[in-house]
Amino acid sequence: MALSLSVNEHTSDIAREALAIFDNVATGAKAELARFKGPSAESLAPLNTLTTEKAVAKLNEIGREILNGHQILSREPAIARVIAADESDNITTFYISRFAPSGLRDSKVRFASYNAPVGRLASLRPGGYIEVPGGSLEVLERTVFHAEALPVGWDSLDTIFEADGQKTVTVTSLLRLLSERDAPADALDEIERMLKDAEVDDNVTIGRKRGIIDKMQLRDQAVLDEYQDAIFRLSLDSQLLILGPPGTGKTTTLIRRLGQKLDPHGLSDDEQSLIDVSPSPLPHGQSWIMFTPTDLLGQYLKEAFSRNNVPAPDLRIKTWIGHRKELARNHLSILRTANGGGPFILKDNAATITPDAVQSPIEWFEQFQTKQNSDFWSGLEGAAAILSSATDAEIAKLGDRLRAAVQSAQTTSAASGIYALVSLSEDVRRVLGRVRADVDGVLKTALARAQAGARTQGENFFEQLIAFLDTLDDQTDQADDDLDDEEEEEEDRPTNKPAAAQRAYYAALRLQARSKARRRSASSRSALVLDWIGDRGLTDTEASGLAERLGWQLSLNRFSAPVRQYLGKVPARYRQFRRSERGGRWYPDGNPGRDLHPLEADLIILAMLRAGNALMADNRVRRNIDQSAYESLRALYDIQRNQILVDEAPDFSPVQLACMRALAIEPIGSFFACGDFNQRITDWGSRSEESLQWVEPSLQIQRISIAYRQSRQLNDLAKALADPASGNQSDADLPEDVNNDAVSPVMASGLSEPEDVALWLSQRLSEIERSVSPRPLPSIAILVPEEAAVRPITDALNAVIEDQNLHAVACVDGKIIGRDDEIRVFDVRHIKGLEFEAVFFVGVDRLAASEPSLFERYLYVGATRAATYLGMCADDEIPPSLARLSDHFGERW
Ligand SMILES: Nc1ncnc2c1ncn2[C@@H]1O[C@H](COP(=O)(O)OP(=O)(O)OP(=O)(O)O)[C@@H](O)[C@H]1O
Repeated sequence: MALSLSVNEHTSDIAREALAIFDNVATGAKAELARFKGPSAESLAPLNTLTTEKAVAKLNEIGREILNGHQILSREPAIARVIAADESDNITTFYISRFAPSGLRDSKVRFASYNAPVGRLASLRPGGYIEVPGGSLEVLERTVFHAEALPVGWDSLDTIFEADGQKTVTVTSLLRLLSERDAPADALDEIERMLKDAEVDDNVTIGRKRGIIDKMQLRDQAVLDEYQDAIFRLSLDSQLLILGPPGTGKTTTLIRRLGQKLDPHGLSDDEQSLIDVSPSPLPHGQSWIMFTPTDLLGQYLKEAFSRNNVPAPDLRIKTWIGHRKELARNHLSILRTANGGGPFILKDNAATITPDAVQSPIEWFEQFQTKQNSDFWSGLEGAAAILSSATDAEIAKLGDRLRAAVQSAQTTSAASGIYALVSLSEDVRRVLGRVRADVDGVLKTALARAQAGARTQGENFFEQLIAFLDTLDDQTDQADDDLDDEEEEEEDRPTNKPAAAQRAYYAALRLQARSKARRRSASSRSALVLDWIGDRGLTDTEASGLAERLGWQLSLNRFSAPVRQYLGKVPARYRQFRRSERGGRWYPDGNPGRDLHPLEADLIILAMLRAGNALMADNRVRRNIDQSAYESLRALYDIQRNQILVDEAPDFSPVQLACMRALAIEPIGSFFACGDFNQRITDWGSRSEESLQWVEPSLQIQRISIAYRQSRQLNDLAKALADPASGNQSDADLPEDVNNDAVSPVMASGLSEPEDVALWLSQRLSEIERSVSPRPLPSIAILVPEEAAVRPITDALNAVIEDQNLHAVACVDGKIIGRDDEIRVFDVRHIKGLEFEAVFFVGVDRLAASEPSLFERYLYVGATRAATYLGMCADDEIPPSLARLSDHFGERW
């Protein structure tokens, strides 16, 4: 299309200026890199050690940041050029880069980092404006670059030029534009001139071009649109949820935000002060976690992270499955370990909960939370009452003080109750020491007596006990759900046999002493040991004397470490809750033993994190946090982070999201989630905005709706698939100025054998190859309805496409990424969040049969992974939910 001479000349002027500036900036950055040694830690010598550690970490971070920044600039000197006018019509030309260039002098232009507030100019179209100190700046003209260093010099590919009142123009190559322009006209004969003109027209097109996806990684967007831009810049301490249809750049915005919030140039003074007071032991650059539903998505995003100067992202991109286990096992003592750990064994398929628990996690959690909280305080009240009425005067007096503290918690807050109890806990431990010594004396005497008695018969009681304990296999322990966890001593489980035997003997005698007061299960381990001990235990007098002391000891135990009891005993209180609700709404009838379903682990983790955060919210607790009494609370800082980000949020249950929210360290509380309810593909996932408001009442919901991924034809199909009948409408709009027209999706049925599917696929692949020629085949995914189909389809396809010199790779368990020139075959369950130029969905009817409740969502997610080419085929008949949309489909390309 012929362009007006003036536009062409103006773009040439910009091209000349821009390529010269690229060269300047890159040369400057390279010089800085050669010179750069990093800030010196020696200058910090006079500071005390603790501050120094953080300060050195911060300096290292800044050093690394600067270093990376210069590396980025040497590869990509600028991302946009903006001409802006202030209120007095003074015009400034800005060159905006991903990182602020330093030490450059150019009187005609100003340099800025995109992450800085003025960088926002790059996201605005002509006519848009930003507020700056002392007024505002209005964008008159904008050029967006994709800089590339070629052997002959700098170029920018697919440069987009926009000016007020003019059509958007895309220039394929600025370098070519200049060489064409700069050729002396009289040196060309007429035919050459015509060829040149045609080339110019080829190089410069009206509107924006749709790119082609040729790699399996999130495409880089140096400059976001104004809506995305406004969202990613929102203050670090916000709690945000971005909702938007597929391909609207939610993940892109999330990554950009992280890049900005880790860049010291991008942070405001307020944000920096929050970071400075953050209790996170990690430097800010490492103090973040991003949750994704699959490992594959994490891999897919890696390159986009490093382009945004976010280093080592794979260490911090986590799935909840992996992170949950780490928290439950290594940090919160919910799960068993070789050294004891918590009471539970996590099993993916544990049959311990009802479908109702999966469907209504919020109610389930709330009920548990209320119960465990009231159990905790009523347990303390009961214990204080026992102590108050003790015959021992010192204990009774202490009991009265404890009782008052417990009662005060009811009228104020849990945190102030715990604080009051902590201040009494030293007295408690002293008295407890005395009582425990008395108790141990009685137990030791009994053991010595039993041993001596056996000796007189020529036997060794203790050895016999050890041998007997060996006969009690793990089963006894596993089925020991009636064991009163509250009574377990606070010590570690012994690992050697004699110590374990002594512990078992003492536990049995305690049971003997207390069995008059409380009924016990005959099947508990201690009961079995007690049966075996027979008359080699306590005398009746000893037993009744011990019963009272044991009562005091147990009660004092509850007060000896209030914080640990409050936080660390949540798993035990969960067990009690589960026991009391057996056969009810949440739990099937029957003894679950120690098995724990993953969603139960979420419940416990959330209760623990929320309890910890509630304590931490109290000023007095925070001021005294270094006291040993708060050790288990301080441990929370090791698992919390300055920033928590969540991609594909609706795939996580509200309880899981609430756990993630609770991992965002205060006072920052930075939580940034994104997703699309229509794309939820888990049974337990979050279904509504209300459930996310429950996760965080001050959650701000932001919406974006410009769908960048898909062609018009595929966007129309996606809208129809979003199923307006269910109220889940998709409100995606296509970007302006872009030629979004492409080809209709294709559909075929009756392809039941892998060989038939392979033949059909190979024909479609040839069509794609022809239409993108001379470019190589773009990125292509083949989605199958189950893992077992991955290899057969891959093998059948390879047998056919070998002749086309193409190759397919089986991405088993969604783990293999493959090479860029390979066609990837995945189970549809693994492709959340990815995008490809072409997607084939094989065996759609088989998926409809195997996943009736989630089929339409898989269809929606699968179909919206394709940017341009989408093919669907069925073994037999196209399922009705898809067949109703047959108008959208063709047969071939
Ligand atoms: N402002 C933009 N201009 C042009 N392209 C963009 C823009 N923002 C995002 N994109 C492109 O749109 C595509 C989709 O982006 P992204 O994966 O972030 O979307 P999403 O909303 O997370 O999608 P989904 O919900 O399907 O996972 C990517 O190729 C990305 O590069």
